[in-house]
Amino acid sequence: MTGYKVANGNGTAKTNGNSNGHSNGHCNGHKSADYTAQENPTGSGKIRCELTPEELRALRVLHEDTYPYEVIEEIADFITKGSGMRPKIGIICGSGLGSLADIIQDPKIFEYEKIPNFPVSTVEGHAGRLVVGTLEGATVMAMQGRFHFYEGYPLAKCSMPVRVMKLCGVEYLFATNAAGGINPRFAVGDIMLMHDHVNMLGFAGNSPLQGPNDPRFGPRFPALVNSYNKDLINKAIEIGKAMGIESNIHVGVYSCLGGPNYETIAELKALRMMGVDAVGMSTVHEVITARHCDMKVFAFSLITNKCATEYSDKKDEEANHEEVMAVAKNRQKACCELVSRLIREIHLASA
Ligand SMILES: O=P(O)(O)O[C@H]1O[C@H](CO)[C@@H](O)[C@H]1O
Ligand SMILES: Nc1nc2[nH]cnc2c(=O)[nH]1
Repeated sequence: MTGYKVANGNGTAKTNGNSNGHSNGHCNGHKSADYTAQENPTGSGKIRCELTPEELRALRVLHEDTYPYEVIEEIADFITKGSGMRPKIGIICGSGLGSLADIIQDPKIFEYEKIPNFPVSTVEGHAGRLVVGTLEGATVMAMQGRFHFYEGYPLAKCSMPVRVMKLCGVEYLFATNAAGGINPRFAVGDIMLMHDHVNMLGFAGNSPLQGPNDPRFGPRFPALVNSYNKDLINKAIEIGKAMGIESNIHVGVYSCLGGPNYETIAELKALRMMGVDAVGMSTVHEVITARHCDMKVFAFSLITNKCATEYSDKKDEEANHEEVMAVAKNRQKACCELVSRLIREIHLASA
């Protein structure tokens, strides 16, 4: 397998190794049998693992913005029973990239508002539906619409669907986003394969894993080195070459800020000094949640605008969501092809 080149500030490139994302070995997937059970409060000395409906209701009230395992399990059951499928690959469509879900064959569609306990999408370019079906022979589920911190949702709620995916049977998360390019070598319309991130919300003391840890999902203190699967990055680079778009493909570092405002010049300068190549308002908390429950992660940013890192009076250097959406629309064909081909490779390798 070939190593890949990582974008860095001075235009030189560093070649990386080839190992797989590691397994944290803590999450046992669907309905773990060895979850730390509770003492039965009746004092009978027996151990029980199931919550009663009353306890579940009480938990929901107590954690109205968090999701106990049993609630996630209910949502996952609703989707697997409703679709008759246990998808292996989960896709999160970025702003304007909803067409990634439109190419799914024999789709079963679940509007978010009809899924019990699911939030609703409030952002233009995020339709608000879950699409389950097949793509290149693989069973997949795609979120046509993600949840953002700036919509008012806590991070645990933003990334709750990743846990739903896990309990539906998903092993691979494909997270996509629209992002501003800070690396001066990036052009609008380029694709940056994420090989790492800088979690600005984490710097500010916010995490999707805050609060009590349920070991059925993963460990209290998950490691995040090797979060972005190197095999999948290398495969995507090869696919980019086969598609003839290698000069538009980069590997780099994404940073998530809270939004909804775009960044100031001083912030962009600071991010660049920190080694950030592209900036957005999503993905990182989804990746953290996915790695916590031991999913393999592939993520990319479509560069929808160039971020100014110098002061200028030019109005056209200001980011805006219309431009973000327009660029995403223009580049959706290439993004769909990249995703389809990569899914095909995963499917063929596991067949
Ligand atoms: O990250 P996605 O959802 O692709 O969207 C990006 O584009 C929107 C801003 O234009 C923000 O929501 C930002 O996060
Ligand atoms: N934060 C942020 N999010 C984006 N999403 C698309 N473009 C941008 C950008 O320039 N900044």
